[in-house]
Amino acid sequence: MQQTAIPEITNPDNFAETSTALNAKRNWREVIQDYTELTKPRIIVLLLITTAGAMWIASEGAVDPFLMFITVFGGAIAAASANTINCLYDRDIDAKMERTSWRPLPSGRIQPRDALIFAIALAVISFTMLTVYANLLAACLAMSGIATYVGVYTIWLKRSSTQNIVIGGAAGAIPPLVGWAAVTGDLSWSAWVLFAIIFVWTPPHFWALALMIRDEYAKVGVPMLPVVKGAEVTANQILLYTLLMVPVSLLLVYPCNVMGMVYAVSAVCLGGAFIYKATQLLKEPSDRNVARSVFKYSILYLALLCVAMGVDSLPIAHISSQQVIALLQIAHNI
Ligand code: HEM
Ligand SMILES: CC(C)=CCC/C(C)=C/CC/C(C)=C/COP(=O)(O)OP(=O)(O)O
Repeated sequence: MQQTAIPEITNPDNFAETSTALNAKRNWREVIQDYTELTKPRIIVLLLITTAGAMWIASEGAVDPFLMFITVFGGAIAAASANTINCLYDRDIDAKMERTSWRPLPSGRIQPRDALIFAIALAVISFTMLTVYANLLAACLAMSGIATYVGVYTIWLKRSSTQNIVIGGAAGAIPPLVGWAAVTGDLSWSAWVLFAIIFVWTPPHFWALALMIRDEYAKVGVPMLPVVKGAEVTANQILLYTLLMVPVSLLLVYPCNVMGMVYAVSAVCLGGAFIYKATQLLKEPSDRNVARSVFKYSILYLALLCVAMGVDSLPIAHISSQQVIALLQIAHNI
């Protein structure tokens, strides 16, 4: 991305003048790029894969394409709103961390007031779209995602507790509930299992990243687990949550019985590789390269698990656990 040289900004609340002067020089493409960046688009992609995965399972592989489009798009807009408010609230610390200092708010390319209007507009559009074309439950769940991410994680826990991500992580687990509700109009046990998978996946995902950038978090006084308790405790916790994640992911096979053998084998293999990586990290908790590898794998894991859900939902690939048990009984009797 080509970046316009900007004057140094020391007070993140005094952006208006700088931002206006900058925007006068920026063309509309750069402005669109800045607003897109505010929404953390790369994270949204994986959130939407989990929404689509839930819709696929809820509809047993026969989802209405229009409903899929509306729900994924409405969910994306809700997540974009949540991420924008997070960027707005965190602009003071983002300005001080290398990784985040070039974001549109701390660098003064967007004014806080404009970001707030943008976030509110996104939330209103998302709620309206989901209510009109999906249902009220899906719309309310999307809004509860924004409220949890902003209220519980960003404002309440991020700067006050080492467990910020464990509790606040519930926000990131809401998108599959939105997808499920859009298809069925309610939330079954299977929907809550999808929620639980992402809930226990989030700490290993985020703490691996936090291990890589713990110095930055320490610099701005954010009490992430590796900053307060150290690398070894964090690596231990990552392994613990990863060990929990595998049986939780298998609840979709038994007792929920919505996934079959293709998914079961995939979940065991993908989870096994995750556990292996977490044990490698436990051997070298301070090695940032190992932490990076766990972080990257966490993203691949969740994406591939959703692909496995999609494949397993196809009638041609679905072999249920009951069918396997019946086959084993027949083989035993022969
Ligand atoms: C509240 C819980 C979560 C926290 C605190 C968290 C934190 C983070 C952070 C700090 C980054 C680095 C972002 C950057 O450098 O711009 C990141 C990256 C990422 N997160 Fe999470 N995350 C959470 C939940 C999730 C969830 C639920 C998903 C998807 C289901 C997700 C998907 C991703 C992806 C795909 C990336 C990589 C983005 C890239 O390519 O740079 N995260 N996460
Ligand atoms: C249904 C719905 C709308 C759900 C919302 C879910 C949502 C937006 C989750 C985002 C998770 C995330 C990117 C956390 C990073 O925050 P951070 O502040 O720790 O990251 P940073 O340090 O990069 O700013």
